[in-house]
Amino acid sequence: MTILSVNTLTKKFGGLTAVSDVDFEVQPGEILGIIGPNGAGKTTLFNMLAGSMQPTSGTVHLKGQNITGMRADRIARLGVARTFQITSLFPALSAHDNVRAATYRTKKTGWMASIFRTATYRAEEADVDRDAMAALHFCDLAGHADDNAESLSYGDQRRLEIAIALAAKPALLLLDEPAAGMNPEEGQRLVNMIRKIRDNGTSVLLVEHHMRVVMGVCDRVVVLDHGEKIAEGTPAAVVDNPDVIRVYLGREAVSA
Ligand SMILES: Nc1ncnc2c1ncn2[C@@H]1O[C@H](COP(=O)(O)OP(=O)(O)OP(=O)(O)O)[C@@H](O)[C@H]1O
Repeated sequence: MTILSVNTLTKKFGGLTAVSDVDFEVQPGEILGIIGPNGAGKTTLFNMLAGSMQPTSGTVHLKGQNITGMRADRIARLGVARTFQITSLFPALSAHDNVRAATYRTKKTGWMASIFRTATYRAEEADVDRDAMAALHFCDLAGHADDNAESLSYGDQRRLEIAIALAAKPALLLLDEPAAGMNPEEGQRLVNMIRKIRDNGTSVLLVEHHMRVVMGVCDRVVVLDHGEKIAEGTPAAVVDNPDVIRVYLGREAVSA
């Protein structure tokens, strides 16, 4: 079954159409890249998919279910996780506690259960611990579980954000410029990790300026310009597309 189906999705801010009639699909086991120049509408698109922004029109279906306009927490519970361009960690908490804090939000028991420490609550706490540790392992961060987030290297902080997103065991992971600020070695490590995420059963939607990352990891790429989809295809086909070269690759894509 198709994981994500986006149909004629549009977002207007007053007179500005930030995303205009965009269509695409994400299949199970697929890594789809979204590229385009600054202001093309990539973040606005992500915001609509994750529920932090209401579309003006169009629809979004997740595994066949219409999630258009749903609240972000509901969409997260249905299996969409995201990372942000700007780091969103708690700097003074350990890596493990950062993941635990995010994982609690996906659990069902309320404050009464936590005060009386019911059996269900204790079982969920054990689940949270285990899931958080598994996510850290998966992202090669188990050795840093007790280190404060602020003491981690930049690359490790970005991977911790991915660990947080993965702890919710999403069907679809939205990654917003995960390679921003990374050196080539960290970028390569990220590419390997994104492949591993896909191999583990999570489809990935990736907004990224670093073309080496896009070329290295994406099965298909959608190109946006001024809110419109101007191309879609394999990375090799897209980089040869004259429109894509004209609006994007000719000027600002990062080759490192
Ligand atoms: N909340 C908002 N209110 C008004 N205009 C907005 C808002 N958010 C985005 N825009 C505008 O919508 C357009 C698309 O912006 P968006 O941030 O989605 O682009 P982007 O492709 O993510 O750019 P970048 O690569 O710089 O992150 C831009 O012209 C931007 O100024």
